[in-house]
Amino acid sequence: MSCVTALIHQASGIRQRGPNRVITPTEVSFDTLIMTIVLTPYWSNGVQKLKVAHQPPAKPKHGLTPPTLDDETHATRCLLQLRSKDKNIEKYIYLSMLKEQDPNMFYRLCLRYMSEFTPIIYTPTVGDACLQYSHIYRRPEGLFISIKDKGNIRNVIRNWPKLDEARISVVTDGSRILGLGDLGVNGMPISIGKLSLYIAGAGIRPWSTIPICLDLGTNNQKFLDDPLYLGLRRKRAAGEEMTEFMDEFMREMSLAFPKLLVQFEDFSTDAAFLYLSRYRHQYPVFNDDIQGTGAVVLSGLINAARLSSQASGRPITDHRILFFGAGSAGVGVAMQLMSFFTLNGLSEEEARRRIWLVDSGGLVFDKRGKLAEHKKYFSRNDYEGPPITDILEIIDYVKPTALLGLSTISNAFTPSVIRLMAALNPRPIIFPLSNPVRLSECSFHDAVEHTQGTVLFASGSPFPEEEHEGRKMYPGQGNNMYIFPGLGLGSILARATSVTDSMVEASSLGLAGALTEEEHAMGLLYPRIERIREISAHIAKEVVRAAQKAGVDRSTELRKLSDQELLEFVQSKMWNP
Ligand SMILES: NC(=O)c1ccc[n+]([C@@H]2O[C@H](COP(=O)([O-])OP(=O)(O)OC[C@H]3O[C@@H](n4cnc5c(N)ncnc54)[C@H](O)[C@@H]3O)[C@@H](O)[C@H]2O)c1
Ligand SMILES: O=C(O)C[C@H](O)C(=O)O
Ligand SMILES: [Mg+2]
Repeated sequence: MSCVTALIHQASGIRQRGPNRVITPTEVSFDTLIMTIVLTPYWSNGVQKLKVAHQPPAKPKHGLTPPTLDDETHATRCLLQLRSKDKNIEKYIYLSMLKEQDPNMFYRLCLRYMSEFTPIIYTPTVGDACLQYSHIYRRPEGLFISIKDKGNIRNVIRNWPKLDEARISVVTDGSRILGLGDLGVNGMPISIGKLSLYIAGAGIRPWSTIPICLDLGTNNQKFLDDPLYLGLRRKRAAGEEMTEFMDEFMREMSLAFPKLLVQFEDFSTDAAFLYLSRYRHQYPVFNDDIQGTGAVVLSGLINAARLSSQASGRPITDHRILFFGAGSAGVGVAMQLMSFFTLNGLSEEEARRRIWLVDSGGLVFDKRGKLAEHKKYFSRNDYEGPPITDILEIIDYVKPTALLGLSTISNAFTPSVIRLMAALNPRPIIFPLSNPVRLSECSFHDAVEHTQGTVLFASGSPFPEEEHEGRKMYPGQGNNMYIFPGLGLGSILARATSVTDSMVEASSLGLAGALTEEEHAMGLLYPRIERIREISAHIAKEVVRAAQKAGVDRSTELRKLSDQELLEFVQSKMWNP
C-alpha cells in the first residue's frame, strides 16, 4: 500500500468496505415551477425535455438563417454579446445558453479566450451560479439523483440518454461547494463547470460527460425556506443512510456505464475521505479536492522551491510547510507532499516533521485533545505548550518557508502575517488557495506589496497581474483545474481499473515539468492556461504510463507505443470544436 493510500484509509476512519443499499430525487413542485416562470425574467421555453448534453444541432436548411451569417463574424458577435454584459453572473447565464444552443461556438471561443472564459464558467463566478442556481435555473442539465431514489437508482441512471458514450462523470453532493458551505442541489453548476473544462481543456467529447448532483437534502436553512429552492426539503442524510445510498449509486453507475471514471467533487471533508477510501480500489474514481488539489499544489511548490532556492540554497525537502486549514484540501495536499518527500529521500518521520496543520482550534498537536480522524496523522507530538491560536504566534513558532491557505477564511493572511513571512524568508512562498476569490486568504496585491515583491504566490482563484518597481509580477493559479482534465483523460485512455497514487503523482510531476523556457523566465509557477490542451495531453501521457507501470491499464495495446507515439495518440483522441 502506498504512502498516500495508507493515509487516505487512516483519514477516512474506516477499516473495511462492504456492499449496501439506499434511495432517490429532487422535488421541482408544480407551484415552484409556476413561481419560477413568474419570477424569472429570462425564462424561455418552460420545462424542456432533457437533451443529450451538447449534441450539435443539425445544419439549418437554406433560407432558415440570415443571408450573410458566417462563422468567424458570428464568433465576434458572440464575444461582443458576452462582453456587453456588466455582471459576471449575466455572462455565466449567457455562456450557459450559448453552450446549449451552439456548443461548437461555445468551446471554440472558450479555447481561444481561455483566461477570459475560465473565471466565468468556473471559479469564481461558478460559485455565484451555485448560490443562485435555484433562481437562475432555466433548463435541465445533468443528472439529479436524490435520497428518495434509494432502491430505484438503477432506473434513474438509465434515463440518461447516451449510456454507452459516457466516460467521465463529476459527482457532487453539494455539501461543501468551494468555501461556500452546504448548497444542497444548488451544487450542480460545480459538476457542470468542471466538465466544461474537461471538454475545453482535455478534449473529452461533450456527449461523454455526465454532471451529477446527488440530493441528500441540505442543512442550509436559507435554502430550505426558499420557495424556489430546487432540492428536497429535508435535512441532509448522513451516516449509514448516506453510505447505503452511495453504495447503491456506485454499484449502479458501474453497471450502467462500464467505461466511466468518477470524479468526486466538493463533498464535505468526512464524506470526501470516507468515500474515496471506500471505493478507490473497487471502481475508477478519484477525489478532486483531496488528490487533484494535492497534485496541483505539489507541482506549484516544486517550481516555487526551485525559485526560492536561488536565494536560500534550500532544497525542497528542507522546506517547512504550514497549512492554514486542515480539511479535505489541506490534508490532501499534506499527504501528497509526504509522499513526494519520502520518494525524494526523507524517512517517513522526517517528512512528517516538515508539515504543521492549523485548524479553527489553532495549531494541531497531540496534547490539544480529541481530533478528527483525518488530522491525526499530521498532529504534532513535539509541541507541549498551551494551545496557540494566533496565526502570528504560530508562524513565529514554526518559522515556515511556505504558508498555504485552505481555510475559507477571507484575508486571514493580514499584512502583518505577510510581513512576518517576508522577514523569515528571502523568497516567502504564500499560497492563499481558498475559493472563490472573496474567500482568498489574501490578494496578490497585498502579497506583493508587503513582501516588497519577493513573494512566490499562487491562489485558488485568479488575481490580476501586479507591477512592482517597474517589474511585472504574475500570480499563479494553484487550482486543480490544471490537473483533473489530464488525469481524467489519461485514466480514460488507459481504461484504468483504478486511479492509483502513482497516477496522481505523475500528473503533478507532469504539470511541474510543463513550463516552457519563456514561462520559466517570467518566474511562473504554473503554465499559462491558454496552453491547457498541450499540458493536458502531456499529463495524460504521463498518467497512462503510470497506469501501465501499476498494471491497472486495460488498454494494454498502448504499452508498445513510444513516448512520442503515445503523445500523438492522446492528441488524436481529443475532440475539437
Ligand atoms: N485551489 C484549489 O484547487 C482548491 C481545491 C480544493 C479546495 N479549495 C478550497 O479550500 C478551501 C477549504 O476546502 P476544504 O474542503 O478543505 O474545506 P473544509 O471546510 O473541510 O476545511 C476548512 C479548514 O479550515 C479550518 N478553519 C476554519 N476556520 C479557521 C480559522 N479561523 N483559522 C484556522 N483554520 C480555520 C477548518 O478547521 C478546516 O480544517 C475551500 O475554500 C475550497 O474552495 C481550493
Ligand atoms: O472548484 C475549484 O475552483 C477548486 C476546488 O475544487 C474547490 O473546491 O475550491
Ligand atoms: Mg472542489
